[in-house]
Amino acid sequence: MSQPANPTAAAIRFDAVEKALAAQGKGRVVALRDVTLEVPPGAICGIIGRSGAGKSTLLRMVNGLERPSSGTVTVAGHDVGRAKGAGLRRIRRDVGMIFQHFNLLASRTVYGNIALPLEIAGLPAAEIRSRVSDLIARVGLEAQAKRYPAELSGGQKQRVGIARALATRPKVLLSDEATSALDPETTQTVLALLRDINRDLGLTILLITHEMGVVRDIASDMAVIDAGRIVEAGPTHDVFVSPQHPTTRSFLSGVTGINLPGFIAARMQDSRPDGPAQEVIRVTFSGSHATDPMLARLASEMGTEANILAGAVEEIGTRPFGNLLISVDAAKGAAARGFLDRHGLMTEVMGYVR
Ligand SMILES: Nc1ncnc2c1ncn2[C@@H]1O[C@H](COP(=O)(O)OP(=O)(O)OP(=O)(O)O)[C@@H](O)[C@H]1O
Repeated sequence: MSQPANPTAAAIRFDAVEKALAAQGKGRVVALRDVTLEVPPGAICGIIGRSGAGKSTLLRMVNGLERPSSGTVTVAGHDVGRAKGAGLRRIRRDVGMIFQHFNLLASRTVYGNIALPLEIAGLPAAEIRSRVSDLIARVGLEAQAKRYPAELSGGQKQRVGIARALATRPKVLLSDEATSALDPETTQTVLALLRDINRDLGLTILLITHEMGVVRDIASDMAVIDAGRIVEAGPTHDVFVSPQHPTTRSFLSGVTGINLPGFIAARMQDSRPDGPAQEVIRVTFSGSHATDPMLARLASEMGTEANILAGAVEEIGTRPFGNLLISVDAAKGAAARGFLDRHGLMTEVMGYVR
Protein backbone atom coordinates (compact mmCIF):
# COMPACT_ATOMS: atom_id res chain seq x y z
CA MET A 1 0.00 0.00 0.00
CA SER A 2 1.35 3.41 -0.91
CA GLN A 3 1.68 6.05 1.80
CA PRO A 4 1.30 9.78 1.24
CA ALA A 5 4.71 11.49 0.86
CA ASN A 6 4.16 13.56 4.01
CA PRO A 7 1.45 11.85 5.98
CA THR A 8 1.42 14.45 8.80
CA ALA A 9 0.85 17.47 6.54
CA ALA A 10 -2.94 17.17 6.66
CA ALA A 11 -4.91 16.92 9.90
CA ILE A 12 -7.46 14.74 8.14
CA ARG A 13 -7.03 13.08 4.80
CA PHE A 14 -9.35 10.97 2.69
CA ASP A 15 -7.71 9.10 -0.14
CA ALA A 16 -9.95 7.50 -2.78
CA VAL A 17 -12.44 6.44 -0.11
CA GLU A 18 -15.39 4.24 -1.08
CA LYS A 19 -18.05 3.03 1.31
CA ALA A 20 -20.64 0.45 0.40
CA LEU A 21 -23.35 -0.41 2.91
CA ALA A 22 -25.77 -3.33 2.92
CA ALA A 23 -29.25 -1.79 2.95
CA GLN A 24 -32.32 -3.86 3.78
CA GLY A 25 -34.25 -4.73 0.63
CA LYS A 26 -32.05 -2.47 -1.52
CA GLY A 27 -28.94 -4.62 -1.82
CA ARG A 28 -25.85 -2.48 -1.62
CA VAL A 29 -25.95 1.28 -1.15
CA VAL A 30 -22.78 3.10 -2.13
CA ALA A 31 -22.65 5.92 0.44
CA LEU A 32 -19.26 7.36 -0.60
CA ARG A 33 -17.54 7.21 -3.99
CA ASP A 34 -13.92 8.04 -4.65
CA VAL A 35 -13.72 10.68 -1.91
CA THR A 36 -10.37 12.44 -1.82
CA LEU A 37 -10.13 15.41 0.53
CA GLU A 38 -7.47 17.08 2.64
CA VAL A 39 -8.19 19.16 5.72
CA PRO A 40 -5.14 21.22 6.70
CA PRO A 41 -4.23 21.55 10.40
CA GLY A 42 -6.09 24.44 12.02
CA ALA A 43 -8.73 24.64 9.29
CA ILE A 44 -12.46 24.77 9.84
CA CYS A 45 -13.77 22.64 7.01
CA GLY A 46 -17.49 22.59 6.27
CA ILE A 47 -18.99 19.67 4.37
CA ILE A 48 -22.36 20.53 2.92
CA GLY A 49 -24.79 18.19 1.24
CA ARG A 50 -28.42 17.25 1.04
CA SER A 51 -30.05 14.57 3.16
CA GLY A 52 -28.60 11.18 2.24
CA ALA A 53 -25.60 12.65 0.40
CA GLY A 54 -23.15 10.81 2.67
CA LYS A 55 -22.13 13.50 5.17
CA SER A 56 -22.56 11.41 8.32
CA THR A 57 -20.82 8.43 6.77
CA LEU A 58 -17.87 10.67 5.86
CA LEU A 59 -17.67 12.18 9.34
CA ARG A 60 -17.95 8.87 11.13
CA MET A 61 -14.90 7.59 9.26
CA VAL A 62 -12.70 10.12 10.99
CA ASN A 63 -13.17 8.49 14.40
CA GLY A 64 -13.40 4.95 13.07
CA LEU A 65 -17.15 4.50 13.63
CA GLU A 66 -17.26 3.53 9.94
CA ARG A 67 -14.44 1.92 7.98
CA PRO A 68 -13.82 2.50 4.30
CA SER A 69 -14.66 -0.36 1.91
CA SER A 70 -11.57 0.82 0.03
CA GLY A 71 -9.22 3.79 0.23
CA THR A 72 -7.65 5.37 3.31
CA VAL A 73 -8.64 7.83 6.02
CA THR A 74 -5.83 9.27 8.11
CA VAL A 75 -5.89 11.55 11.16
CA ALA A 76 -2.56 13.25 11.84
CA GLY A 77 -0.94 10.59 9.66
CA HIS A 78 -2.54 7.61 11.46
CA ASP A 79 -4.61 5.23 9.35
CA VAL A 80 -7.99 5.17 11.14
CA GLY A 81 -9.61 2.58 8.90
CA ARG A 82 -7.09 -0.09 9.76
CA ALA A 83 -6.47 0.80 13.41
CA LYS A 84 -7.62 -1.61 16.11
CA GLY A 85 -7.59 -1.89 19.89
CA ALA A 86 -5.23 0.48 21.69
CA GLY A 87 -4.23 2.15 18.40
CA LEU A 88 -7.84 3.00 17.59
CA ARG A 89 -8.46 4.24 21.15
CA ARG A 90 -5.44 6.52 20.86
CA ILE A 91 -6.72 8.01 17.61
CA ARG A 92 -10.19 8.47 19.14
CA ARG A 93 -8.71 10.46 22.03
CA ASP A 94 -7.43 12.88 19.39
CA VAL A 95 -10.88 13.25 17.84
CA GLY A 96 -13.72 14.91 19.78
CA MET A 97 -17.28 15.00 18.49
CA ILE A 98 -20.39 17.12 19.02
CA PHE A 99 -23.91 16.22 17.95
CA GLN A 100 -27.15 17.78 16.76
CA HIS A 101 -29.05 16.49 19.79
CA PHE A 102 -26.15 17.00 22.20
CA ASN A 103 -26.13 13.38 23.52
CA LEU A 104 -25.71 14.41 27.16
CA LEU A 105 -26.34 12.06 30.07
CA ALA A 106 -29.57 13.21 31.74
CA SER A 107 -28.50 11.80 35.11
CA ARG A 108 -25.28 13.82 35.28
CA THR A 109 -24.80 17.50 35.92
CA VAL A 110 -22.96 19.82 33.55
CA TYR A 111 -19.83 19.15 35.58
CA GLY A 112 -20.44 15.38 35.55
CA ASN A 113 -21.01 15.24 31.79
CA ILE A 114 -17.77 17.07 31.08
CA ALA A 115 -15.84 14.95 33.59
CA LEU A 116 -17.06 11.65 32.12
CA PRO A 117 -14.46 11.15 29.34
CA LEU A 118 -11.71 12.00 31.84
CA GLU A 119 -13.04 9.48 34.38
CA ILE A 120 -13.11 6.86 31.61
CA ALA A 121 -9.52 7.76 30.70
CA GLY A 122 -8.60 7.19 34.38
CA LEU A 123 -7.18 10.63 35.15
CA PRO A 124 -6.47 11.50 38.81
CA ALA A 125 -9.37 13.28 40.56
CA ALA A 126 -7.44 16.51 41.09
CA GLU A 127 -6.52 16.68 37.39
CA ILE A 128 -10.16 16.06 36.42
CA ARG A 129 -11.34 18.86 38.73
CA SER A 130 -8.88 21.33 37.31
CA ARG A 131 -9.55 20.45 33.67
CA VAL A 132 -13.34 20.49 34.07
CA SER A 133 -13.25 23.89 35.81
CA ASP A 134 -11.16 25.32 32.97
CA LEU A 135 -13.54 23.87 30.36
CA ILE A 136 -16.62 25.19 32.14
CA ALA A 137 -15.05 28.66 32.15
CA ARG A 138 -14.09 28.38 28.49
CA VAL A 139 -17.66 27.66 27.42
CA GLY A 140 -19.11 30.22 29.86
CA LEU A 141 -21.20 27.89 32.02
CA GLU A 142 -19.83 28.71 35.48
CA ALA A 143 -23.31 29.50 36.79
CA GLN A 144 -24.76 26.25 35.43
CA ALA A 145 -22.09 23.78 36.59
CA LYS A 146 -24.41 21.98 39.01
CA ARG A 147 -27.45 21.91 36.77
CA TYR A 148 -28.79 18.91 34.89
CA PRO A 149 -29.33 18.86 31.10
CA ALA A 150 -33.12 19.18 31.50
CA GLU A 151 -32.54 22.57 33.17
CA LEU A 152 -30.50 23.97 30.28
CA SER A 153 -31.35 25.75 27.03
CA GLY A 154 -30.32 24.19 23.70
CA GLY A 155 -27.36 26.54 23.37
CA GLN A 156 -26.20 25.72 26.90
CA LYS A 157 -26.52 21.99 26.21
CA GLN A 158 -24.35 22.37 23.12
CA ARG A 159 -21.77 24.25 25.20
CA VAL A 160 -21.65 21.25 27.52
CA GLY A 161 -21.25 19.02 24.46
CA ILE A 162 -18.36 21.17 23.24
CA ALA A 163 -16.64 21.19 26.65
CA ARG A 164 -17.02 17.41 26.92
CA ALA A 165 -15.59 16.96 23.42
CA LEU A 166 -12.57 19.09 24.38
CA ALA A 167 -11.92 17.29 27.67
CA THR A 168 -9.39 14.83 26.28
CA ARG A 169 -7.58 17.66 24.45
CA PRO A 170 -8.25 16.38 20.96
CA LYS A 171 -6.51 17.68 17.84
CA VAL A 172 -9.65 17.38 15.74
CA LEU A 173 -13.25 18.26 16.52
CA LEU A 174 -16.06 16.70 14.49
CA SER A 175 -19.37 18.50 14.40
CA ASP A 176 -22.45 16.61 13.26
CA GLU A 177 -25.08 19.27 12.47
CA ALA A 178 -24.27 20.83 15.85
CA THR A 179 -26.38 23.92 15.31
CA SER A 180 -29.29 22.39 13.38
CA ALA A 181 -31.52 22.18 16.44
CA LEU A 182 -30.76 25.76 17.55
CA ASP A 183 -32.44 29.05 16.72
CA PRO A 184 -30.48 31.51 14.53
CA GLU A 185 -29.26 33.67 17.42
CA THR A 186 -28.07 30.70 19.48
CA THR A 187 -26.49 29.25 16.35
CA GLN A 188 -24.37 32.39 16.06
CA THR A 189 -23.17 32.16 19.68
CA VAL A 190 -22.23 28.50 19.28
CA LEU A 191 -20.42 29.22 15.99
CA ALA A 192 -18.55 32.07 17.69
CA LEU A 193 -17.47 29.68 20.45
CA LEU A 194 -16.23 27.16 17.86
CA ARG A 195 -14.29 29.93 16.10
CA ASP A 196 -12.66 30.95 19.41
CA ILE A 197 -11.70 27.37 20.16
CA ASN A 198 -10.25 26.92 16.69
CA ARG A 199 -8.19 30.08 17.09
CA ASP A 200 -7.10 29.63 20.72
CA LEU A 201 -6.38 25.90 20.66
CA GLY A 202 -5.39 25.49 17.01
CA LEU A 203 -7.97 22.73 16.81
CA THR A 204 -8.94 21.45 13.36
CA ILE A 205 -12.71 21.34 12.94
CA LEU A 206 -14.60 19.21 10.43
CA LEU A 207 -18.30 19.99 10.41
CA ILE A 208 -21.19 18.67 8.42
CA THR A 209 -24.25 20.73 7.74
CA HIS A 210 -27.05 21.23 5.26
CA GLU A 211 -27.00 25.00 5.82
CA MET A 212 -24.79 27.16 3.63
CA GLY A 213 -25.12 29.98 6.18
CA VAL A 214 -23.16 27.89 8.68
CA VAL A 215 -20.41 27.26 6.13
CA ARG A 216 -20.28 30.97 5.25
CA ASP A 217 -20.12 32.05 8.89
CA ILE A 218 -17.43 29.71 10.14
CA ALA A 219 -15.66 27.57 7.55
CA SER A 220 -12.27 28.52 6.11
CA ASP A 221 -12.58 25.63 3.66
CA MET A 222 -15.53 23.73 2.31
CA ALA A 223 -16.56 20.74 0.27
CA VAL A 224 -19.88 19.96 -1.37
CA ILE A 225 -21.00 16.34 -1.34
CA ASP A 226 -23.64 15.04 -3.70
CA ALA A 227 -24.72 11.39 -3.97
CA GLY A 228 -21.55 10.24 -2.20
CA ARG A 229 -19.12 12.27 -4.32
CA ILE A 230 -17.23 15.45 -3.50
CA VAL A 231 -18.35 17.64 -6.40
CA GLU A 232 -16.60 20.83 -5.34
CA ALA A 233 -14.03 21.78 -2.70
CA GLY A 234 -11.78 24.70 -1.86
CA PRO A 235 -11.41 27.81 0.30
CA THR A 236 -14.92 28.96 1.24
CA HIS A 237 -14.46 32.42 -0.21
CA ASP A 238 -13.39 31.03 -3.60
CA VAL A 239 -16.32 28.61 -3.78
CA PHE A 240 -18.79 31.39 -2.91
CA VAL A 241 -17.32 33.72 -5.51
CA SER A 242 -17.11 31.17 -8.28
CA PRO A 243 -19.30 28.11 -7.66
CA GLN A 244 -18.85 25.48 -10.37
CA HIS A 245 -21.34 22.74 -9.62
CA PRO A 246 -25.15 23.03 -9.83
CA THR A 247 -25.52 21.59 -6.30
CA THR A 248 -23.24 24.30 -4.92
CA ARG A 249 -25.20 26.96 -6.77
CA SER A 250 -28.48 25.70 -5.47
CA PHE A 251 -27.17 25.77 -1.88
CA LEU A 252 -25.81 29.27 -2.46
CA SER A 253 -29.04 30.70 -3.80
CA GLY A 254 -30.50 30.42 -0.30
CA VAL A 255 -27.88 32.53 1.45
CA THR A 256 -26.34 35.08 -0.79
CA GLY A 257 -29.25 37.49 -0.86
CA ILE A 258 -29.67 37.13 -4.57
CA ASN A 259 -33.07 35.61 -4.83
CA LEU A 260 -34.94 37.28 -7.63
CA PRO A 261 -38.05 39.24 -6.77
CA GLY A 262 -41.00 36.90 -7.28
CA PHE A 263 -42.60 38.84 -10.12
CA ILE A 264 -39.39 38.53 -12.15
CA ALA A 265 -38.61 34.93 -11.20
CA ALA A 266 -42.07 33.93 -12.42
CA ARG A 267 -41.40 35.43 -15.87
CA MET A 268 -37.83 34.15 -16.35
CA GLN A 269 -37.04 31.94 -19.31
CA ASP A 270 -33.81 30.17 -20.24
CA SER A 271 -33.49 31.24 -23.84
CA ARG A 272 -33.66 34.71 -25.31
CA PRO A 273 -37.12 35.44 -26.70
CA ASP A 274 -37.67 37.14 -30.04
CA GLY A 275 -38.17 40.87 -29.83
CA PRO A 276 -37.24 43.24 -27.00
CA ALA A 277 -36.17 41.52 -23.79
CA GLN A 278 -34.02 42.01 -20.72
CA GLU A 279 -31.08 39.76 -19.91
CA VAL A 280 -30.80 38.97 -16.20
CA ILE A 281 -27.16 38.81 -15.11
CA ARG A 282 -25.62 37.76 -11.84
CA VAL A 283 -22.59 39.89 -11.01
CA THR A 284 -20.22 38.58 -8.36
CA PHE A 285 -17.35 40.48 -6.87
CA SER A 286 -14.86 39.93 -4.09
CA GLY A 287 -12.33 42.01 -2.22
CA SER A 288 -12.77 45.74 -2.23
CA HIS A 289 -14.51 46.04 -5.60
CA ALA A 290 -17.29 48.56 -5.69
CA THR A 291 -19.99 47.85 -8.22
CA ASP A 292 -21.74 51.25 -8.18
CA PRO A 293 -19.07 53.11 -10.17
CA MET A 294 -18.80 50.13 -12.51
CA LEU A 295 -22.52 50.22 -13.29
CA ALA A 296 -22.28 54.00 -13.76
CA ARG A 297 -19.40 53.46 -16.18
CA LEU A 298 -21.37 50.76 -17.96
CA ALA A 299 -23.96 53.45 -18.65
CA SER A 300 -21.56 56.27 -19.54
CA GLU A 301 -18.98 54.27 -21.52
CA MET A 302 -21.14 51.57 -23.06
CA GLY A 303 -24.48 53.34 -23.17
CA THR A 304 -26.08 50.43 -21.31
CA GLU A 305 -28.43 51.13 -18.42
CA ALA A 306 -28.54 48.41 -15.78
CA ASN A 307 -31.53 47.81 -13.49
CA ILE A 308 -30.57 46.50 -10.07
CA LEU A 309 -32.94 43.67 -9.12
CA ALA A 310 -31.36 42.37 -5.91
CA GLY A 311 -28.05 42.46 -4.15
CA ALA A 312 -26.10 41.77 -0.99
CA VAL A 313 -22.59 42.25 0.29
CA GLU A 314 -21.40 39.81 2.93
CA GLU A 315 -18.18 38.97 4.67
CA ILE A 316 -16.63 35.54 4.33
CA GLY A 317 -13.70 35.16 6.67
CA THR A 318 -12.48 38.73 6.61
CA ARG A 319 -13.04 39.28 2.90
CA PRO A 320 -16.08 41.00 1.44
CA PHE A 321 -18.05 39.13 -1.14
CA GLY A 322 -20.92 40.57 -3.10
CA ASN A 323 -23.67 39.42 -5.35
CA LEU A 324 -25.82 41.59 -7.52
CA LEU A 325 -28.61 40.73 -9.90
CA ILE A 326 -29.07 43.21 -12.71
CA SER A 327 -30.96 43.29 -15.95
CA VAL A 328 -29.88 44.96 -19.18
CA ASP A 329 -31.27 45.20 -22.70
CA ALA A 330 -30.71 41.66 -24.05
CA ALA A 331 -29.28 43.05 -27.29
CA LYS A 332 -26.48 44.65 -25.26
CA GLY A 333 -26.05 41.78 -22.78
CA ALA A 334 -22.89 40.24 -24.23
CA ALA A 335 -21.14 43.60 -24.49
CA ALA A 336 -22.16 44.55 -20.93
CA ARG A 337 -20.86 41.27 -19.55
CA GLY A 338 -17.63 41.68 -21.50
CA PHE A 339 -17.17 45.17 -19.98
CA LEU A 340 -17.82 43.98 -16.41
CA ASP A 341 -15.61 40.89 -16.83
CA ARG A 342 -12.75 43.06 -18.11
CA HIS A 343 -13.05 45.16 -14.96
CA GLY A 344 -12.65 42.23 -12.59
CA LEU A 345 -16.29 41.40 -11.87
CA MET A 346 -17.66 37.94 -12.61
CA THR A 347 -20.85 37.61 -14.59
CA GLU A 348 -23.28 34.88 -15.43
CA VAL A 349 -26.50 34.92 -17.43
CA MET A 350 -29.41 33.79 -15.27
CA GLY A 351 -32.10 34.05 -17.95
CA TYR A 352 -34.33 36.45 -19.85
CA VAL A 353 -37.54 38.33 -19.25
CA ARG A 354 -39.69 40.06 -21.79
N1 LIG B 1 -26.25 1.76 8.27
C1 LIG B 1 -26.64 1.94 7.02
N2 LIG B 1 -27.08 0.90 6.28
C2 LIG B 1 -27.47 1.08 5.01
N3 LIG B 1 -27.46 2.26 4.35
C3 LIG B 1 -27.05 3.33 5.03
C4 LIG B 1 -26.61 3.24 6.40
N4 LIG B 1 -26.25 4.48 6.80
C5 LIG B 1 -26.44 5.30 5.75
N5 LIG B 1 -26.90 4.62 4.69
C6 LIG B 1 -27.20 5.17 3.35
O1 LIG B 1 -26.02 5.81 2.89
C7 LIG B 1 -26.32 7.04 2.25
C8 LIG B 1 -25.62 8.18 2.96
O2 LIG B 1 -26.15 8.35 4.27
P1 LIG B 1 -25.63 9.43 5.29
O3 LIG B 1 -26.37 9.22 6.58
O4 LIG B 1 -24.15 9.42 5.34
O5 LIG B 1 -26.12 10.81 4.60
P2 LIG B 1 -26.25 12.25 5.22
O6 LIG B 1 -25.77 13.17 4.15
O7 LIG B 1 -25.56 12.32 6.52
O8 LIG B 1 -27.80 12.42 5.41
P3 LIG B 1 -28.62 13.21 6.56
O9 LIG B 1 -28.30 14.66 6.39
O10 LIG B 1 -30.06 12.88 6.22
O11 LIG B 1 -28.18 12.65 7.87
C9 LIG B 1 -27.83 7.15 2.26
O12 LIG B 1 -28.30 6.65 1.03
C10 LIG B 1 -28.27 6.25 3.39
O13 LIG B 1 -29.56 5.73 3.16
